[in-house]
Amino acid sequence: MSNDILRRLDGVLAERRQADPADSYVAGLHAGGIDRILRKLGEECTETVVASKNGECDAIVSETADLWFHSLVMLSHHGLDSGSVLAELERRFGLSGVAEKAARGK
Ligand SMILES: N=c1c2ncn([C@@H]3O[C@H](COP(=O)(O)OP(=O)(O)OP(=O)(O)O)[C@@H](O)[C@H]3O)c2ncn1[C@@H]1O[C@H](COP(=O)(O)O)[C@@H](O)[C@H]1O
Repeated sequence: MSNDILRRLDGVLAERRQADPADSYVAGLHAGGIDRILRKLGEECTETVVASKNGECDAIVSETADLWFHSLVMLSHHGLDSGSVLAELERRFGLSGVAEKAARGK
């Protein structure tokens, strides 16, 4: 996924917070509050795990897209967007997970 589609989605998701739930799936999620958003996020996580366990490549891609999408909705609920997460990944880039863990004394 390119950063461009993430940025475009961020913009749409921010707009949809004020939209009518009758016209917008995202607005419907926000209308249900954080509990509804987190329930969907958990479902999509489980569905991604099942797809991976089954080794179904089309389903893995589709479910991972659902998982990423609902993660973006969750970020939007908190007034965040993909930019913060991408910046964190950028900050971590090249930093070995083993070295990072050792630096925390583990
Ligand atoms: N990328 C997505 C996207 N990915 C998945 N989904 C929806 O996420 C839901 C996934 O839930 P499930 O797979 O469990 O399917 P379901 O059984 O129909 O879901 P529920 O009835 O349980 O909610 C489906 O309703 C999908 O349509 C998405 N809905 C919207 N977007 C993007 O968000 C934008 C705004 O959407 P609206 O708010 O609907 O205008 C769209 O233009 C798209 O760019």
